Amino acid sequence: MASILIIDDDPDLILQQVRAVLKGTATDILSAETGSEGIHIVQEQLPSVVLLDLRLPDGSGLDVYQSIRQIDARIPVVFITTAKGADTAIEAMKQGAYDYLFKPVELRQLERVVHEAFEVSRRMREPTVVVENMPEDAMEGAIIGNCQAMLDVYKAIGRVSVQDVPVLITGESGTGKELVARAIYQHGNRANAAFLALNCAAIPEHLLESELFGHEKGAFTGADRRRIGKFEQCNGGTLFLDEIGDMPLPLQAKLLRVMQEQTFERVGGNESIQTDVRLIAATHRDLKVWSDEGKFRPDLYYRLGVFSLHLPALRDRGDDLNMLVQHCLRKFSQELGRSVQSVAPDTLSQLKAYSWPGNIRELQNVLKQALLAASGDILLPIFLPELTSNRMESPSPPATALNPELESLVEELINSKSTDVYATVHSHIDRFLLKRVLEHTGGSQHKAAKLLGVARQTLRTKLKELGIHMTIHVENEDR
Ligand SMILES: Nc1ncnc2c1ncn2[C@@H]1O[C@H](COP(=O)(O)OP(=O)(O)OP(=O)(O)O)[C@@H](O)[C@H]1O
Repeated sequence: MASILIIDDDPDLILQQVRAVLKGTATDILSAETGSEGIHIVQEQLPSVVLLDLRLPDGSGLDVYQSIRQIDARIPVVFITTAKGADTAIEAMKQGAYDYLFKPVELRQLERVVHEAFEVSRRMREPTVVVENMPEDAMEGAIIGNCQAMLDVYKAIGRVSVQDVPVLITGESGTGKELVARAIYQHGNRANAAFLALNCAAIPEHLLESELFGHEKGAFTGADRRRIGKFEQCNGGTLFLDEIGDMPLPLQAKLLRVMQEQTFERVGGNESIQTDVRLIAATHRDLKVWSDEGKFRPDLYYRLGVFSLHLPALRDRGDDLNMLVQHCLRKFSQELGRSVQSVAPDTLSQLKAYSWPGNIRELQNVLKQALLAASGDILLPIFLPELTSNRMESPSPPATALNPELESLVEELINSKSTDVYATVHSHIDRFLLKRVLEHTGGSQHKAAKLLGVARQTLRTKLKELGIHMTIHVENEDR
């Protein structure tokens, strides 16, 4: 079971907040009031995430952090500190800590950081397992499939994981690129160090630079303290850059330099920082075409593509579809408390006839919807949602992802008997919408507010509420 450890000499308030944030999830909440007690619990129970107060009665949180790293460098550690302790928390991030929060901890910030940290922890720990024949149980992290193209993928994973070279994973959206990136990480020489992921398409250019390389205090208006980027934080580990094809050209140049020289400067800084990060990149785009069209640097393409691995579309995987359907049904039946045991032949024929533009992610969504509609223990065709070809025409992954995602979120909340469905769903939509609009306006809050038809102050408040942490940079761009 996932677990979180809070190390704080006065844990009552933060414990209460963490309980609120994790309500309805199956998570063990542990606490320790001293550093040594905390280290002991880490040793015994290896929690998924640690929240660590910087000031502890028996020493500094930074020392405790170092001990945690020695036990397991993969545990995401979030520091909790006063504004005065910010410099130390930033120092800890240079050494690989996951994030920091200021006291008094704001609930929404805590929610965002804790959920992200659990996701980071899951990616590193949940083992990816290649499954060529149908397993008995619904395994998490299973890579299902035994068509020839997938057998070639498994061979490639085996060959490349221990070589410590960059890897480029290509394939349509939802074909399992992240799953394969995790498999490469877990079977590689850096499996005991961090694995961090960043989606280059989800973040506007100026924010992306800071996310990757960090920035110095005063680098721009609003940059009131130094920020440590992923390349520095992930030193010694593996960085997964998803949707690399969407990285803006100026940043591609900076990325190429890190790959060639393993050095970079934080935004607004002169200090040359050395880093040793293994890069795994993924894209659903054809980078060869993009580099011919001048949208992607050919030199970066060649550098990244030294070892590339292509994931076939689901429609090209033949009978793997049957196995995937069985696997998903078992998994979701358990999760959703359904008793569907088998699939009617007509249902399978309909699933086979469909072209699956959203690949395995789409298959998962369709089967979840079908299970929710199902009664009895056979999945009949009438339970399937409409499988129409216009699903194929959806242009960008985030837009197609929203509807099924939203539907399953609502279903999950209803099933978990949540008491704040309205607020949760609305903040989910707001987060998607604001990020998307800001991306469109290049980070300008002024233009975004205009487009959204809301006052700028309303937008600022909303961004703050949602803990969209790029706010500071966004404001800067907006002047
Ligand atoms: N071969 C497989 N067997 C079982 N599950 C799979 C397989 N491939 C992908 N999945 C599941 O499908 C979902 C989508 O996979 P993943 O996020 O890795 O795709 P992706 O190619 O990175 O998508 P995107 O390009 O949209 O980011 C995940 O839940 C993943 O676990």
